[in-house]
Amino acid sequence: MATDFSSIPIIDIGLLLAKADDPKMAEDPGVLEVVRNLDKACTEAGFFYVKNHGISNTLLKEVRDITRRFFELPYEEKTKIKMTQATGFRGYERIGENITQGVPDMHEAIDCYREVTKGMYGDLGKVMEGYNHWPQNPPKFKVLIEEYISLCTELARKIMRGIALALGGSPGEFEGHRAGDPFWVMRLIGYPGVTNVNGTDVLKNDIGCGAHTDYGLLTLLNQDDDINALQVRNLRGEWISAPPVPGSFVCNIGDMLKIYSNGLYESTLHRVINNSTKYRVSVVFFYETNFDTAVEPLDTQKTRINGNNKFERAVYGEHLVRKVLTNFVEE
Ligand SMILES: N=C(N)NCCCC[C@H](N)C(=O)O
Ligand SMILES: O=C(O)CCC(=O)C(=O)O
Ligand SMILES: [Fe+2]
Repeated sequence: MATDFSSIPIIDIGLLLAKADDPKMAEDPGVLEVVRNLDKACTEAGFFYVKNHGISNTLLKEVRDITRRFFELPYEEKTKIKMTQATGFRGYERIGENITQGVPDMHEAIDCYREVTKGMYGDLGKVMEGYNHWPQNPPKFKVLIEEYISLCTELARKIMRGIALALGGSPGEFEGHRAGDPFWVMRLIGYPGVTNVNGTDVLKNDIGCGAHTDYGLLTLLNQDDDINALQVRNLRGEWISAPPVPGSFVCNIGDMLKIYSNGLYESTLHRVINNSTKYRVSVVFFYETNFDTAVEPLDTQKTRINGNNKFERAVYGEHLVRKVLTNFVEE
């Protein structure tokens, strides 16, 4: 359960990554130290930074820069890869097209999802059928982002092995039928800055992204180095800043991990407000379960509260489809 945390911890995960595929990882003191830190952060805040994660700061920056260069293009160029129902909700969405709690968000984005081929998940998957649409401009966009997606997938898988231990399970708890074929989501997002009209700041971009929780297991957020815009809500209802920590990822728990942990870990509410005059970019990778897996509390977490399930089971794909179908304004 989230607490009255007032800041978000930074966790060095180097020792976990070094042994993450070692069959004896659960006996390694370095791994166990990281696991304790993960457990504490997930229990107290549902949010943490990771450092020593093995993805270079140069690549993190390259990914943000190419995203920024795309958003700088004229609107007509950007809508060449327009997101529609027919593209399985993949592609470019303009500022104000995404809505959160009924209010248009002041961001533009390219949304990408693991490819879903025709009939792959039957009727459940129909809405998400499609492949990703990459811009021709800037050049090398697809190659760079696909490389990044594969590194993020591997990193998230390893952090989840640590979290599996934190929940009293075996390291592979989130592999196989649970998340062995992780449905990933990637959002490349741009938040316009405050514009200055006749010496007065105009808060055009009041809410960059309204308060929400993420949908799956674990989110890896790569945000601009110089703008403080992400806020996380604690139990007391205060909004706590998650300022940039250069070279790190901000990680947070999604709705499916809340269920697996039987509520021990919270999928914490967060929002984005860009009060700076600069345009802000964030690139967000969501590591999720298998699309069609039924999610329910792990046995180790059921016994924690006398064998009872605190939460209903959910099918991740149904949860995602429900969100996607209500996330966008009607054209
Ligand atoms: N795939 C994820 N998690 N996307 C997060 C987007 C949050 C905003 C969305 N309109 C909402 O209300 O959920
Ligand atoms: O841009 C950010 O800092 C956060 C974005 C976010 O929360 C999301 O896309 O789910
Ligand atoms: Fe989010």
